[in-house]
Amino acid sequence: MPPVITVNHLSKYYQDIKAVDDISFTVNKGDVYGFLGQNGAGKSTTIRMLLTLIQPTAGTIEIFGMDIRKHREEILRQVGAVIERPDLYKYLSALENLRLFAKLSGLKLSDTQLMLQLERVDLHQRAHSKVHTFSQGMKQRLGIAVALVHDPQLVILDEPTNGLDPQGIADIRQLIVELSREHGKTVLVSSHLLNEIELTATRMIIINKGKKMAEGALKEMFDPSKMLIELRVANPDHTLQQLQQSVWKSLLVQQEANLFTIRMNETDIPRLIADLVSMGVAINSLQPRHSLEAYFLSLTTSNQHVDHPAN
Ligand SMILES: Nc1ncnc2c1ncn2[C@@H]1O[C@H](COP(=O)(O)OP(=O)(O)OP(=O)(O)O)[C@@H](O)[C@H]1O
Repeated sequence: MPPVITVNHLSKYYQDIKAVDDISFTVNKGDVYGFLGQNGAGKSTTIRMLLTLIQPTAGTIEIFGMDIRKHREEILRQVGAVIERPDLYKYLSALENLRLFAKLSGLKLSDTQLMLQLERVDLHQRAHSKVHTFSQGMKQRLGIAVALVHDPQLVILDEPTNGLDPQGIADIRQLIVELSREHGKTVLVSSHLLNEIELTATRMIIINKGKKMAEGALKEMFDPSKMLIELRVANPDHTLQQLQQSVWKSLLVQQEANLFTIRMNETDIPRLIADLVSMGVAINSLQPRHSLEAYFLSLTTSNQHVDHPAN
């Protein structure tokens, strides 16, 4: 069986801006594939090319093993997407919206079938409420129900949690997992937040300034020896002086006021704490920094282990 998506050497240039610069990746059936990048990385541009909304400058895209230039309509019949905010009729109810979009897609679905679709996004109890009474998270879930109305095999969601509160984010996360595990959908979801993707994605790609930085499963990509630790202290001057005279000196990545960032292996944390205490460092907190920014920082700083002196 061919991969669901195969992208080869894809590029999109806007004059001198390389929005997408020679990226290749594959998404397999059943994957929740995370598409990660900071703002302006090229996520939306790639998604727009996958949906044939814009033309690539170079490269090829195959979906379900077919070239999107040659089999556009056949492919798009099996794709559901939510990009930007979903376009909904706010003075119609959830059920009326879904009924209308089903009709526009040429589908004849009964209200019972439509209610099942609303149940999938946990909106069945609000089926008859007008959309203008919905929270942003509920509108986003209804947008996903609209994208799923024709029961596509591939679901593409561009930053689906943008602007949502923590409960709304958790609901979308759960919905993504259910789509994949219970309904067998393949999902491509973009985000600029690593912690957003790491909880749902089976595989992911990280792009930066249009270029692919890494691709794979989370545990393959995050080397624990390159972990960044954030240390907050009450006595930063003393801490800096002590760290500079210690074996930890070479691992200090940056200091901003009372916040120190140290790149190290997770297994060295107990030793670091013991050393800090013996150096008279007043520790306020110590925690791993797990973010895209930290990942980029860890890629661009060299990898060193602590050679701790024997006790
Ligand atoms: N129509 C356009 N004309 C010119 N430049 C564009 C156009 N669309 C995107 N870009 C540029 O391409 C780059 C990638 O943009 P893109 O929207 O794909 O990023 P993104 O990763 O989706 O980020 P965001 O989350 O901020 O939308 C940016 O530098 C952006 O300014």
